[in-house]
Amino acid sequence: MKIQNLDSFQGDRRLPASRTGKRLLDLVLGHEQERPPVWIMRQAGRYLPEYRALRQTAGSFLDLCYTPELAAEVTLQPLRRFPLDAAILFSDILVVPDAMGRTVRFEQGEGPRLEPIRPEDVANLKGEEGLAHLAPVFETVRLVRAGLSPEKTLIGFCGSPWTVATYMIAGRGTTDQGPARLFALQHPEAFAALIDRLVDFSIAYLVEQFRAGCDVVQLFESWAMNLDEVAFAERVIAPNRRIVEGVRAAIPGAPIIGFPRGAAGLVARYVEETGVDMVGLDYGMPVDFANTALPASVGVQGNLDPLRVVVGGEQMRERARSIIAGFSGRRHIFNLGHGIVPETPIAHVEELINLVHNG
Ligand SMILES: Cc1c2[nH]c(c1CCC(=O)O)Cc1[nH]c(c(CCC(=O)O)c1C)Cc1[nH]c(c(CCC(=O)O)c1C)Cc1[nH]c(c(C)c1CCC(=O)O)C2
Repeated sequence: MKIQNLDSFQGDRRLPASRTGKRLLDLVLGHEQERPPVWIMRQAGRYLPEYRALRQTAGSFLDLCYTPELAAEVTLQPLRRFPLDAAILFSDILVVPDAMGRTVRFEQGEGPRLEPIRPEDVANLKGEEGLAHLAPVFETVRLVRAGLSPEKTLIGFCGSPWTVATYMIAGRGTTDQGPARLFALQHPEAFAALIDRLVDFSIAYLVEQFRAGCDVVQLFESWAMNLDEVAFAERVIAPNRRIVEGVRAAIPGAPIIGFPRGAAGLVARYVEETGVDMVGLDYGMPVDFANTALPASVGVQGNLDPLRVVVGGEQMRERARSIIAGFSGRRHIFNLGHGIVPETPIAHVEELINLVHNG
């Protein structure tokens, strides 16, 4: 299969690949830009009336994810409204456990519900043969690529193994990831096997996303907090590093953004030991701390509090400007520090993106 868009990527990270003309991708590859590229975490979704309208007609949330024409349309919706530099594939991190044979449902207004995995279930998870279930996702990538202007970057993604495991083990989102933290300590062998399965599946999944036409992928480690440093090294750093290495073994120099939400004082170790090209920062990460902890060569993405965009006005503009000024000495993709929320007024998003473009 032909690998699209990757002709100019180089395995040697010390030499930036030649420019591609895509502002966000070029920044990830090491080429400075005159303004930060911008996208909005969870930019396709319920704050957009056109998403809510389409969602009504599409059946379940997973049906929407697995219907390429509709998923491609939803991916492109935010780019029709706003001058964003990137589209992010419309899908979900929980399509992976679905493809591995677990039961996954999304209850309206309640979030995801899975059948909690038991230690004895791990051996029955589907491996790469489960990837066929995600063929509609790769078709979505091809459709989006075809409908996207050449200067826009297409971002693919997966959930990082620990984060996906927290949902598989608890069967839902949790505030402190208690069930998964207990499982890891009480059933270390089954837990290690679960992480291994997720690492292998995620590598194959991301490689296929690149082959279908994604330019960059993001690893969502949304639950990197609440771990001691030993658990963080084992459950966050090691699996993310294996994914980075595994994807780059298939696609030399593949551009990867890591988002270890809540990594706090461990963020520099995360970047150094995983080998990601850029790191997403949550809104709790102080700009000055990041600048001190991370070498100037490390690019960052973030990190406005999404609720500042709900309220808008001067407090939003002031904070956005200070983030942009604070990260002006390094590569910076402007983004929120977590996902945009459904209550966000469209006009505030417009104003925010305009500010990133024009100061
Ligand atoms: C933890 C996580 C999930 N999914 C995701 C994460 C990591 C990012 C983060 O930390 O927020 C990632 C995700 N989920 C979705 C995308 C699509 C692309 C985009 O960012 O626009 C992406 C990148 C669509 C979605 N995923 C979901 C929706 C809403 C479903 C609906 O329309 O009914 C969307 C648009 C559902 C979902 N999916 C998940 C939860 C907890 C929920 C329910 C809460 C919520 O609604 O935000 C799991």
